Amino acid sequence: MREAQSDRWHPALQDPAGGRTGTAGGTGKTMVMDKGLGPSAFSDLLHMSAPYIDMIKLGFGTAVLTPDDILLSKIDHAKSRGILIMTGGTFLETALALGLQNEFLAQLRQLGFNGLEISDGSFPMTRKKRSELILRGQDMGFTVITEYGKKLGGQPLTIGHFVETATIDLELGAELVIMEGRESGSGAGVYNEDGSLKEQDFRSILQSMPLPDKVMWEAPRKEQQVFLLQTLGPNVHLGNISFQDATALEALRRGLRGDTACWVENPTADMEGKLN
Ligand SMILES: O=C(O)[C@H](CS(=O)(=O)O)OP(=O)(O)O
Repeated sequence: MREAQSDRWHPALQDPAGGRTGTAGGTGKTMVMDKGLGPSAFSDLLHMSAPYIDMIKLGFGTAVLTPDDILLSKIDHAKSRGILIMTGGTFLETALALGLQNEFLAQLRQLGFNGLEISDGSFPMTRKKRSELILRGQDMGFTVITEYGKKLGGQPLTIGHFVETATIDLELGAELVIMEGRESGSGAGVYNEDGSLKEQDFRSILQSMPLPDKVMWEAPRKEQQVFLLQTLGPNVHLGNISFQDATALEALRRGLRGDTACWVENPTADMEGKLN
């Protein structure tokens, strides 16, 4: 359950739709992407928005370009607020391509990262390797998050393959499976080049996925966040949220913005409209 920000506010004003701070709510995870924030900006982000952030991804390989003292302080600060912090999946893929898997994982542990993202968006990975990494990551103490989807080339989404991959990942202990959406929110996963949703693919995933609550949708654009919230409810897991939008997204989740304010009177109105 999310922290109440202040007892000056009546609970119904903090969450007028009743889906976030009420007893049934608060499970939807938010993953924010940090592409190289300076220490003050990172500290500001957590000072302001930590209650609304579950995970921080230090995008792609930016961690290695961050001065050690700043990196260590980001990791410590995130963990002190109960936030999972991990590098971008591309960084792991690069390490694998260089034959540096052991060194990479050991370095993440030594630095104190508590999350590990396993993806194959840029380089192919066998099922065997993916499974081995999921188990190895957990053995090393990481919370493992996997990702599905290719980054370049506009490859069509194969629903059956996604469902099979996600199901095995989760059985092996992955906490969540992220649906690729890129930082741009276009030309990957369930998004067309213009950022609009491939609704048929999206519906097929919902119909075929045994554990849809274990999917995190990368949704950097506001229209994508609104669609997913209206369709799947305030507690859908959303990723690749820009650091500027962490609090704004929480307002959307709670029905404190025009796009979702309708939930206050009828929480399921738009859900039904979108899916039928
Ligand atoms: O951070 C990464 O490695 C990338 C970011 S993007 O897709 O290149 O914008 O995402 P990931 O989802 O972690 O593979």
